[in-house]
Amino acid sequence: MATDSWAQAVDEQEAAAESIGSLQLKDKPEENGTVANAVESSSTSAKPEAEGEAKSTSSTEDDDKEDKAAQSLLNKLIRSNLVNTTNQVEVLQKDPNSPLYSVKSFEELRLKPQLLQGVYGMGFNRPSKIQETALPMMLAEPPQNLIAQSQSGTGKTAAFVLAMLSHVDPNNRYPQCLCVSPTYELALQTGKVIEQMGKYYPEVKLVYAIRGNKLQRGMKLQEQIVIGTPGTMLDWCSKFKFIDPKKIKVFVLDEADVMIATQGHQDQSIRIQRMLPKNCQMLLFSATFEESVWNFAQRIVPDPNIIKLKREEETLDTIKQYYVLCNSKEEKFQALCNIYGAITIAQAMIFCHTRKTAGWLAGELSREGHQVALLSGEMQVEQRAAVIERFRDGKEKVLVTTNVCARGIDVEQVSVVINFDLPVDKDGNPDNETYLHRIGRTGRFGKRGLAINMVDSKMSMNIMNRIQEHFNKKIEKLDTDDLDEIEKIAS
Ligand SMILES: Nc1ncnc2c1ncn2[C@@H]1O[C@H](COP(=O)(O)OP(=O)(O)OP(=O)(O)O)[C@@H](O)[C@H]1O
Repeated sequence: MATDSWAQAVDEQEAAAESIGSLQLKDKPEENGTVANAVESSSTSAKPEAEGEAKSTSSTEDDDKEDKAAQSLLNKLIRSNLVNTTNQVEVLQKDPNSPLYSVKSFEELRLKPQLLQGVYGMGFNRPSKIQETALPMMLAEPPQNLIAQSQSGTGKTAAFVLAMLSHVDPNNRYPQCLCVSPTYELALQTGKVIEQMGKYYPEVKLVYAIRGNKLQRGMKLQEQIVIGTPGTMLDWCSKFKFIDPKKIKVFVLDEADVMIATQGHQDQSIRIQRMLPKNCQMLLFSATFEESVWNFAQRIVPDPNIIKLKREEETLDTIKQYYVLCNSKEEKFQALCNIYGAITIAQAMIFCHTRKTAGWLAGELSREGHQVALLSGEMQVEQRAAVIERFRDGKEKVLVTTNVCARGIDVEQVSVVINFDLPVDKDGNPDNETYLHRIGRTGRFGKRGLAINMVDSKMSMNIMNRIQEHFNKKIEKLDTDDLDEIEKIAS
């Protein structure tokens, strides 16, 4: 990026924060003649205030505020394929004596031919780890309830979409499956999967229960699948009666951990669930499983089967860690330049504590002639996804970022990670988990890596020492004025 355009780019990104709360229906999946999307055309220019919308404009101060819905959407937008894990699934059956089925191929599931075609059309050759067990359970007769937890990207969405499409009767022109998602954008992403997988099953129709999609009073929906956010879904079931909840066969609650982070969503979801018939299949999915999610899950899903897939552990074993002593941010920048002068760095990620520092550093690096990408929390999710994709494609060689953006993002080819500021939590204590996540690698990309920590005060030295103690892995001192010494770290 040219130096001149930097200030402009940063300004644009800051300005983007202003509009972050407003949504546009431009992302609405186009009607493709297969699975219809029944968002009214009159709503295309509307900016619905989707409940649980990802970002609040007032959060700009708190740069690193975790925003689960935005993070989850970002992950979906940038994901190019399935996350493979070597861990085994843990299964807890409602009836421990009943046989546990697991499939190694989609054929074994005896899917409708149109759906099998849809699955293969998406490029899936065989079920993912979680799908191997979850699919037979979800497709069993009589229907089984399921609570499933596995990290993002392991194939949960594809699994429940296949279950919904398998269970609907296209001859019945009324809603039979409800799927609730925490935000409008996440609902649209799931809708896209339904469209893709249902490509050869055009009789099945889909409608979005999202604010801004205003239907005529008194109308009854004819689409078999309704996907939306909890508030609108509840209104459509109770207040407006567009949906007859008694006819629902499958109820899916997606991203339960994100859902409970939003005020009101839990209650709304429970109220929807109470309107459904006893024999309705209840399915709940979550990427994480803390106590609060579990409590919620149990209220939504009676007599559940439970499937859990542990996250792949990250490790520092293959990482060489160094620290550099400096006195100011200018010195840190100089140290960085020295490192760049001494070793060839294909691609690096640099983490800063605030977006102000990130913006400043990106500008300085750019002035030095580096191709820099800047990622910071106030950017819209779509903008962030675009930046990450460009970086992944190697269009920029340095990615400067604040914490919030980098969580859950794997950029496999990055060999050097620089902590321009060490990660701390809001109380100023070392944030070990973030440190591990920034520089650690999972077994999947066991490549060797290099991590350099910039230390500029007694406090940051203390943080570094505590991180070192926590992981019980030595962080070596690096003198960045000594070119020979820097060269050695690359060997
Ligand atoms: N059996 C499969 N074979 C190959 N690719 C798959 C398979 N199942 C899913 N995928 C792909 O893997 C990616 C992740 O799948 P999916 O979105 O279903 O995961 P998820 O666990 O729901 O994650 P998230 O909650 O982040 O969406 C998607 O790109 C999807 O198309």
